[in-house]
Amino acid sequence: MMTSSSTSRGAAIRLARCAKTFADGTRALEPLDLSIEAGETLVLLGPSGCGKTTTLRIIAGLEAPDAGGTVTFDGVDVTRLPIEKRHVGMVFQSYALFPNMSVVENVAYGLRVRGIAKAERLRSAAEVLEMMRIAPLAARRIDQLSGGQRQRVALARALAVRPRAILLDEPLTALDAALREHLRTEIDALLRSLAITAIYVTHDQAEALALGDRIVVMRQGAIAQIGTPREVYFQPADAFVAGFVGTTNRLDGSRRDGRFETAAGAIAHAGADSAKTALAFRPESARICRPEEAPLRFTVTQVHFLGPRQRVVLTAGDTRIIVEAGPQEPLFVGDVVGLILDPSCLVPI
Ligand SMILES: Nc1ncnc2c1ncn2[C@@H]1O[C@H](COP(=O)(O)OP(=O)(O)OP(=O)(O)O)[C@@H](O)[C@H]1O
Repeated sequence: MMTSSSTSRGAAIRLARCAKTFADGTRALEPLDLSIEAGETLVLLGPSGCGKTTTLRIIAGLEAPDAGGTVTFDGVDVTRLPIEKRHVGMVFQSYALFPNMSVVENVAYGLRVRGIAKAERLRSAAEVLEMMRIAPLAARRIDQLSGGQRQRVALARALAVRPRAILLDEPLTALDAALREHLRTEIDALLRSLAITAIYVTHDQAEALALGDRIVVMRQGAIAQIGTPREVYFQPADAFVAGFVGTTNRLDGSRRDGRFETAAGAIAHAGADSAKTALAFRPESARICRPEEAPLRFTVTQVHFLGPRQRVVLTAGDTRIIVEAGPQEPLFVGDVVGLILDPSCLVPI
């Protein structure tokens, strides 16, 4: 959900020509332009070292961009403002909570340093604890909490100061898979109900697809693609994005007489860029059928039963692809099957 700045208390954030070269000469970011709408959840996704955290730290005011780069909040230049003047909340993978303080003291801390009176701080902190559903833990010490509870406290602390944006750097990475998925759903609901501008760093593509209004896929300090989760998933800009987001199959071939010839057979593929010699597609864009029903033929080499569906590995010559099938479909290693591809989901790469 995106809301306009007039209805959201979140800031619209804009980075213009923000590059970053560290003192040791490491070039972490190429000059980068990025606009984040008020109330939007923008996810920065990419492999380790691609510049996600550096981008987040520039937005937070923990890092200055190289000369010439600017950061604006609602059109106001904040490039030279330190973090405490930007009114942003931050949540990290390591909780960075004060272990010797209680939950409520941790959450009220940011209000205390802002000089808010005690009664008011405690009232605001209680409200945020209620929202995060951890009010019963208010008096506990941090070392008496589970990982998931600590991360809720960290979120509550970041939100208590009513920030103009919340910046989250891999907040769920330290948690186990089930808890990660649960908290991801909660964070999604929370960010949407608050309509706060949120920038969320992750290298987990499932998290990015689930949380982002838009996803920025980064590679080596530059933006590889910006788009909605559906755009990035179904129309990846290049082979890097296709490979990084979701499972992608690659079908190599050559073009002759308007047809695309592969090791598995030839298909018609109109409108494709003739210079490209491979097609990418997602497992769910293909359907297994009887061999006589489709021009592409493969041999089943592995079948994984996953409960609601089967993951099936198919080969033809050197081509190896992964597709999905219903749980009841009788598929056995060694079977020869046909494959029907949804033409609208084929991406030339
Ligand atoms: N203070 C620093 N001095 C020198 N190089 C740095 C510094 N901080 C980060 N870098 C380098 O800048 C590049 C980008 O780092 P950054 O932390 O932004 O990547 P990232 O995408 O967040 O990675 P990860 O997912 O591993 O956290 C990396 O090559 C990193 O080693």
